[in-house]
Amino acid sequence: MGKLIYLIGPSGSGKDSLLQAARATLDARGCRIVQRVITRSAEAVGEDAEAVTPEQFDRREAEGAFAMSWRANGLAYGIPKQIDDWLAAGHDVLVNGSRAYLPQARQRYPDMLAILLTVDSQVLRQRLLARGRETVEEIEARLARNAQFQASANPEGEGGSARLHILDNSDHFEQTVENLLNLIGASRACA
Ligand SMILES: Nc1ncnc2c1ncn2[C@@H]1O[C@H](COP(=O)(O)OP(=O)(O)O)[C@@H](O)[C@H]1O
Ligand SMILES: O=P(O)(O)OC[C@H]1O[C@H](OP(=O)(O)OP(=O)(O)O)[C@H](O)[C@@H]1O
Repeated sequence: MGKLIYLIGPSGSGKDSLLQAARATLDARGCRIVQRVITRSAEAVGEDAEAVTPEQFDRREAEGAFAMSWRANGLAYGIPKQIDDWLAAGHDVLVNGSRAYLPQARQRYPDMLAILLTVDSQVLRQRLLARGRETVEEIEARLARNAQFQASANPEGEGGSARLHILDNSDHFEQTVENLLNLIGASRACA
């Protein structure tokens, strides 16, 4: 069995950029990155996800097409079932996950490597504004969601944080890419 690597962090922390930057190296190591299914308009800048309507999403979910799925930020996100075939074939699989869904993900994939990408909150605001994908109201809602996560207890309970690897992306992007690859290498995933 391969290992699931579950990358989480606030919207705008750089998850998608990191996955894109690390993709070729990871691919060469046999580690797969799955394309998400999202009810976001196909024209939206950024992540290369499959865009579907809410009705299409619900139908696929009901048909069991997703290994994991959640709703946040007014959107629905699905991780295709294909990842289970990849894991069974021995590939490690990196997914762009959700903090709120972490307990369910951990339950389904107990051996997974969970990585939390963090960014200084002022920097996060600037990056979301610069990305320009959401309205100012939507950006404020994402920042409020992040503040809530920071204020609340660790979702995995006492001692849970020991199993969550922190990766900071407040500064140089290339350094974060290197740190991510080192973290994954150290866990012997994608070796
Ligand atoms: N280390 C960094 N320095 C400067 N800009 C960054 C850095 N990391 C990511 N960005 C930029 O921040 C924005 C948000 O990144 P993105 O990958 O879309 O985040 P997420 O997928 O977590 O929502 C993008 O415009 C991206 O180019
Ligand atoms: O529970 P949370 O950790 O807040 O995560 C909720 C969702 O938001 C993030 O998506 P993304 O970064 O693509 O957000 P965006 O849709 O605002 O870009 C993350 O990948 C989850 O799909």
